[in-house]
Amino acid sequence: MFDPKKMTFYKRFTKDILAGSKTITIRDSSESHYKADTIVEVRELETGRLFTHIKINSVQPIHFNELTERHAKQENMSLPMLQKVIADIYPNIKNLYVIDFNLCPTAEPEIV
Ligand SMILES: CC(=O)Nc1ccn([C@@H]2O[C@H](CO)[C@@H](O)[C@H]2O)c(=O)n1
Repeated sequence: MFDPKKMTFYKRFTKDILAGSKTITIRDSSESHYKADTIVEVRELETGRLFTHIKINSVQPIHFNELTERHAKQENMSLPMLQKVIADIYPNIKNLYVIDFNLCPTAEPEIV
């Protein structure tokens, strides 16, 4: 079941997220129910490893055809690359959500 305090990413994005070069993610409606100003635990999908926390800044609906270079930049990719990644993960889904986040390292259990 969807848990608004948890999110997973494919392992191949871990490095960009921790470097702060990936600051949005684009999800379908089933994963759109995150709330601004909440802190979310972030794990790798393949390994289950908890690798950071993020703070949700905003969740905004977007149509696949409205994706721009600006979104791609926030994903640390080119626009054609982003379109391909999304088409692979969400084939035939056009109504999506941009989830904007900040790294929130102070929430790490090692530090707190
Ligand atoms: C693991 C899981 O449950 N789902 C997803 C869904 C999406 N994404 C990434 O968000 C961006 C836009 O979709 C791209 O960078 C995607 O690769 C992800 O890492 N994991």
